Amino acid sequence: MGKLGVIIVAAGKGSRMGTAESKQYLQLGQKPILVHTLQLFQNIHEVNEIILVVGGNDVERCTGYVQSYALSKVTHVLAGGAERQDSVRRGLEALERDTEWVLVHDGVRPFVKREHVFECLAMAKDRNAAVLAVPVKDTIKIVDTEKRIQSTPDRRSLWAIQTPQAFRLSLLQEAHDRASQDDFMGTDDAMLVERTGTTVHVVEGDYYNIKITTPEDLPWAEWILQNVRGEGQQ
Ligand SMILES: Nc1ccn([C@@H]2O[C@H](COP(=O)(O)OP(=O)(O)OP(=O)(O)O)[C@@H](O)[C@H]2O)c(=O)n1
Ligand SMILES: C[C@](O)(CO)[C@H](O)COP(=O)(O)O
Repeated sequence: MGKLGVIIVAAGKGSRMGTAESKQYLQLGQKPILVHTLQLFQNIHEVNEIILVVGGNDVERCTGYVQSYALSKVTHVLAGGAERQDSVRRGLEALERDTEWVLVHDGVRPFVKREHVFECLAMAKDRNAAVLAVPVKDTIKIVDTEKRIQSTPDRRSLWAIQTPQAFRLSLLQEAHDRASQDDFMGTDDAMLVERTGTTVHVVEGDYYNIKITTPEDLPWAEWILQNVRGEGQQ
């Protein structure tokens, strides 16, 4: 079976969180948010290596986490780029050459369920590209710059996309190469693969796999940790 690499992107500034410390380093329970995320993948037997992509000024502290939390699968701690896509690309360049499958995951999504990681990976192994997602609960409107509603897409076809996103490595590399050639910037990796013409499949996850983004996510994250996804609750 081909090797599995994981890229954890954590080089963002967390501007929407508005804290002095970037959100991935805020304490959640006893540990920084990013450490929760790393431990999750460290404890998945099928994972061969983890590439951790962080801010240029955080490489040293994160190398410290790798030591102190015994994150033995983290083979590289790298400086990321200006956009998430640049950070993923740097991670791709660092993966071992014989890696066949890659999972890309946000450092600020510490609550993904193990079972959903396996389901997403299995779908990718079958169809080359898969992402976790949940159906949207609200009615979504397309609104113009004057705040006038333009249209209402059919909710049955709307899904909120999460990570991990799982791909055959050669496919994701090709997608990033093409995006770079075309100067295309996307907000997730699936977008880059979609524009190569390859179908990306959605695997239904759950609503606890939040991306910690704004201040109101913090008490919600503490609650999820205490009640749903703490030690031994996966
Ligand atoms: N240049 C960047 C930007 C984002 N990320 C990572 O991508 C994930 C999802 O991004 P987001 O939640 O938007 O994080 P930030 O970019 O940090 O947040 P904001 O947009 O509020 O500044 C995060 O783990 C973030 O650290 C990254 O590795 N490199
Ligand atoms: C990849 C992602 O988490 C999917 O929901 C999301 O697009 C990243 O968000 P960002 O705010 O664009 O970094």
